[in-house]
Amino acid sequence: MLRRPLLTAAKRGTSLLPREDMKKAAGRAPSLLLGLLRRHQTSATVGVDKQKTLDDLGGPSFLTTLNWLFVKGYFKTTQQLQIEHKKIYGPIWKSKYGPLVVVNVASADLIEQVLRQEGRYPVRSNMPHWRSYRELKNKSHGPLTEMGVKWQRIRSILNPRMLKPVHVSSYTNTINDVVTDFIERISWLRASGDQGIMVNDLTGELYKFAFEGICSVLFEARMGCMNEVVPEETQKFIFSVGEMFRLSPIVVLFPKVLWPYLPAWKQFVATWDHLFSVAEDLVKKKMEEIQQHVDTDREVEGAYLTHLLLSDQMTVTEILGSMTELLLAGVDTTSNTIAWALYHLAKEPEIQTKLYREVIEVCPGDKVPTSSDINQMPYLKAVIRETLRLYPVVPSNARVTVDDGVVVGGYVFQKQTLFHLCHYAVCYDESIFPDPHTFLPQRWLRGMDDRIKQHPFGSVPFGFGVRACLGRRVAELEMYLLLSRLLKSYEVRPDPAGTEVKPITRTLLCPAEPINLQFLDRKA
Ligand code: HEM
Repeated sequence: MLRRPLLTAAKRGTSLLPREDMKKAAGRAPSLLLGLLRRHQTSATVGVDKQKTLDDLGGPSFLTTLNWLFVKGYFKTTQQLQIEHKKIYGPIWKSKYGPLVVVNVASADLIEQVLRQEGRYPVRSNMPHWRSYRELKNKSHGPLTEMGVKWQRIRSILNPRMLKPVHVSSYTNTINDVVTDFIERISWLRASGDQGIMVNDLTGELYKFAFEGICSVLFEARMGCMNEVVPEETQKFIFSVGEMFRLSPIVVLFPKVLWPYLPAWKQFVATWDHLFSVAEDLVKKKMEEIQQHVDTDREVEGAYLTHLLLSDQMTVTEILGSMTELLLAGVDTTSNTIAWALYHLAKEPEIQTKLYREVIEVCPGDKVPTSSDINQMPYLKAVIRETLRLYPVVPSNARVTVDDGVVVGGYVFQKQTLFHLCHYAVCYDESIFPDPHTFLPQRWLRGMDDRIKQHPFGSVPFGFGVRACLGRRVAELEMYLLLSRLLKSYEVRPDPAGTEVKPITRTLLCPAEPINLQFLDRKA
């Protein structure tokens, strides 16, 4: 069992006892009156004259859905299925998956209606399989899987050091160190391969970068992923994350009573065991480090994990639950986005040159960008923003209604309705993003031209509201620092074999094949 370091209260300036009363903290559910008022307001804005309900909504039957997924072959490209179904059924339709009914919404207005109705404790989905693992193994839920008041308490503890600009910018040096090593690793990869300036499987390399980057922020530890030989434990972690995402949609297709008999469930449990054990080792290491400092009367310094361990707001088991989920959420998302951005920059030399010029103007010579330098690089931000529109790494998101009488698209829904927000389809809606298939960073630059004002819910890559992405600011900092510095060192060119890489959905939007690119030295 993990035990918190035995610090003296005087050293920490806080109580040694876990603060049980924290569990009782946070607010109450919205009052009935407020609920009624909100319902009334939503209805009024969409003008419901006759109460249409879920039963009146059209959409494919379970058999038709199976046909689309497994006969027509959309199982791996469910993002494209959003677009196809929108053409047939319009912007709102229902899909059946056995006993499960899902309401799909595929327009910016409807996504806005779903997201604006949510109360203080939004529910993304019940995640029964993820939650069951934690219950089976006595683990704590983290921000991804927790719900209600308990979820809000976790977020209130984790938010400040993840989202407040002053804390996020304090991670700049830590991330820059990882970026320096990644740039060197690119040079080593080129030299050690037999293809000159080619770097194969950049997606895999960026995955290691993102893992190293987020570990260095969260656990204040380096994992050795930028070394020539990546440690076996790290390789195993990477494999386990992939397996967990692969097994997740399979397990959830079966009723819960059958899970103990499914080989897929057993593998699913084993992969989670591994993910938790990696996080546990890191937490243990940090606690030992803190204890050593305390024993030798040295000051305890540190950032994220140290702060959580010292602040006494969470038990060690709770910290472990949250850190595991942060680690899980913070790797594929960031790495895939950077991979797509580089893929496009390689194909579009004019955009790359424009970005390079902006970077060297703000950071000439060997100057390493700081977070305030990044604020002077609007084009860099626009390139990442456009990448997230064209490749929303979370191509769809879910919300379960917590109140009865929620009105969306003129239909009245009961509580526990599962909404599927089809972000991918909306990102390609040409009434919102003209010329939607073209990579146009200038869409995101203010005052460029008098194009139509963009809908605020046209592209919401990090989600919206109190349940939006917890790692957004750190992810952005990682992507900005890496992209700007990488382009200072190298000119990126496409794979001469001309391979076109398409996206597929494996829970997240991923490149279907490895992304291979050429890296030319700028200095040369
Ligand atoms: C390009 C990078 C990333 C993208 C596009 C992204 C996107 C998202 C989205 C769309 C959600 C769901 C929001 C909602 O339901 O409204 C989410 C949730 C979350 N993200 Fe990220 N994310 C990224 C990076 C990260 C990183 C680096 C971390 C960790 C440090 C992280 C941690 C989380 C967590 C913990 C949640 C769950 C929040 C909750 O339910 O309270 N994400 N992210």
